[in-house]
Amino acid sequence: MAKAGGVLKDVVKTVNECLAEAPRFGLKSPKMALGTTEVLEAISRCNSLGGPAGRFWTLDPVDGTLGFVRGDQYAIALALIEDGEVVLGVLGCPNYPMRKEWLNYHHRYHRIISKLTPPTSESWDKGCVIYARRGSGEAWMQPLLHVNKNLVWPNSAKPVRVSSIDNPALATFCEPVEKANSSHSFTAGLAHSVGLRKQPLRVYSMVKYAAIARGDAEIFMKFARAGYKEKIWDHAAGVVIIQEAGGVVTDAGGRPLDFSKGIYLEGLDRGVVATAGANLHDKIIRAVDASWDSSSL
Ligand SMILES: Nc1ncnc2c1ncn2[C@@H]1O[C@H](COP(=O)(O)O)[C@@H](OP(=O)(O)O)[C@H]1O
Ligand SMILES: [Mg+2]
Repeated sequence: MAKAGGVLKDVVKTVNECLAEAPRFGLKSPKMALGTTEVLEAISRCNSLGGPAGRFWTLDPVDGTLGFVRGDQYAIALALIEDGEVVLGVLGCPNYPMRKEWLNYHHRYHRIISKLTPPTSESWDKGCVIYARRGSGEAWMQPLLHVNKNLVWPNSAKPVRVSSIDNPALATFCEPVEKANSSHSFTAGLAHSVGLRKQPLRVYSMVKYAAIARGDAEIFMKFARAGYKEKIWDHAAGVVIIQEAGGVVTDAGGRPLDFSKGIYLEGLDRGVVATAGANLHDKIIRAVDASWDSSSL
């Protein structure tokens, strides 16, 4: 209980700090700081069930829970949905540094190394945040902010783009670490038939979407077991970020993910396929069709 009280105090403090910053972004902040009850009331008003009309936020506060508890990759995913379309996506990736190399190793490994050789660069071991607005044709990345540092956009932000690799032999695909969440054997078969030669990059959470948007990998595939229903908050932010960074995201039937049907991605055809470009995407979709009937999914 004492711990929960501490968290609540921190939440109220953070909410008020953010509200105080509002005028810098052309918004009004309240005359007085909000009290605990007001913050709790505001949180309990967050009860949208989604759907085709209106405007709501969808938040996954800790996506990739297993990655989080294992000290590995996880993400904080926030998206704004308007009339069933994702219009804004933000992915906070606290264990995914600005530079690519570190994605390939277990995060704890970097923790150990950083103790042996203290980081010299500002961005070492800090994580990043990636965001995009629908229709802007741009996705941005910056280091996670440190305490007492104000965001002065775009000072520390840089645009990100998907990879230009469209040759399967040179492409890397990522997928969930947990084979309970996506069939590793089915994707291995797809990889073989498409001519992907590299080992899959297995990463927890929506950091996989961030990796595609940043150009650190070319393909993300997820094929959950039959009957599992994907939730909108596990995909919304990642989808808009990849699309604005120049990539393609659809279900395995080549159709866009439908965020207008409530909290689930209703009607999702078999799985999710995100790629850096159309060529890789076509190849994967065709390979799924060719091998689906003989799969046990
Ligand atoms: N049986 C299942 N099949 C597919 N996805 C699942 C699943 N059980 C949970 N998930 C989803 O997979 C997400 C983790 O993705 P990944 O495996 O890529 O790290 C989980 O997010 P949370 O960790 O936020 O619950 C959860 O939403
Ligand atoms: Mg999640």
